[in-house]
Amino acid sequence: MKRSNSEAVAHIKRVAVLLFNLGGPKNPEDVQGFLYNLFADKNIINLPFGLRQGVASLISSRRAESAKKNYAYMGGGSPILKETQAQADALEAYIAANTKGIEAKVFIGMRYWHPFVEATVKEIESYAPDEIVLLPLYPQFSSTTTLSSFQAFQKAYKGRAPIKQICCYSDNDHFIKAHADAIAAKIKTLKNPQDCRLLFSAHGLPESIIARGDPYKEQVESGVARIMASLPTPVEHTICYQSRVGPMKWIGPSTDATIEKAGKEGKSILLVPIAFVSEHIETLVELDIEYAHLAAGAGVKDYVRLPALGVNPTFIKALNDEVLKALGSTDTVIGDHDCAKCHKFCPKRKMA
Ligand SMILES: C=CC1=C(C)c2cc3[nH]c(cc4nc(cc5[nH]c(cc1n2)c(C)c5CCC(=O)O)C(CCC(=O)O)=C4C)c(C)c3C=C
Ligand SMILES: [Fe+2]
Ligand SMILES: [Fe+2]
Repeated sequence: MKRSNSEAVAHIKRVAVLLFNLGGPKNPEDVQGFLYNLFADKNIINLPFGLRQGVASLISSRRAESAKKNYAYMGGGSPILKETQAQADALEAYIAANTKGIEAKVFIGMRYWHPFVEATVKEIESYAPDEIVLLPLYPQFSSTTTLSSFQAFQKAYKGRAPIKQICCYSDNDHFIKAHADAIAAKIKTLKNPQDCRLLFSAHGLPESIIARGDPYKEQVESGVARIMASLPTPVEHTICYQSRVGPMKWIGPSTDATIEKAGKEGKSILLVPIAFVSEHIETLVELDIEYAHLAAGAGVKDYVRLPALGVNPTFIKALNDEVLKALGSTDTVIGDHDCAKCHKFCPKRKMA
């Protein structure tokens, strides 16, 4: 009996994977507008709408000149889009080569600069996917990053495709392995491995944001505990927080104080960016220029920074794991952490 084409060809599911990232200015003229968008986000500054816009105008105009000087070290703009595009390409190629039955296109949606989430949503609507997977390039969930991007998407998307939200993956086995392997390999190359102290540095948050129920710090800490447990040889470590902005009290210890302390104690430092998965101003300028200078002045024997995971193949596998988990799940929010310990911002807990 002759079979029709539709019977012979199994249905290929069209999947849109949307990678969320923060975004960054392309050139010096963009810096103030980018900063305005960041400080006008209610998840960053929790004030009523009109007041928040006023505060965002003030801070962005005051901060723009010093920020431009820092972006000038990177040619005037942020490499974050190029880095994110490389991750999108690597993930799309990995899924195409390893997964049957789906056609996945990987999109990028930035929160505070082009390509904005809102514009990418239009591209996704034209692609007409059977399902959409939201995948933040933030392994640890924070209301200031992941939740903010989820909200921007929900506001813009008017289609009907089922949505899967990956809330966090700081506990993903391949994420842990990518870090542990990179650390173990780098320690072997250090001049003074016996004096090495690992500094896991994450972007900080105001204490008030943690106090209102943000699970970010807990997820940073539990991920680091797993990485430490999977290292082949014991080594000292500290978790610290960088990139403080404004007068409020931020979570600590701060990365700069932790570097100075290591200098006083005669240590070498291997610095691991644990919450950034690409290179940008906070790694290339703050860690590689400002803190390298600080370390030299503080008497740190060697100051070595591991690159962000970027397109590390084991990290791309972690992203792929999360996409497959999302597609295979009936839950709308996917995260492999223990939600019993989570706070009110966890979207997975809200769903339960
Ligand atoms: C884990 C990721 C991040 C968290 C959490 C986060 C919170 C947060 N950030 C600011 C203020 C600024 N962040 C800036 C840059 C920046 N932040 C992240 C990531 C997280 N932020 C990235 C990846 C970048 C780099 C963007 C780029 O240009 O490539 C900046 C701009 C730079 C500067 O002027 O220092 C600001 C400002 C706050 C206030 C906050 C939580 C409340
Ligand atoms: Fe930030
Ligand atoms: Fe949770």
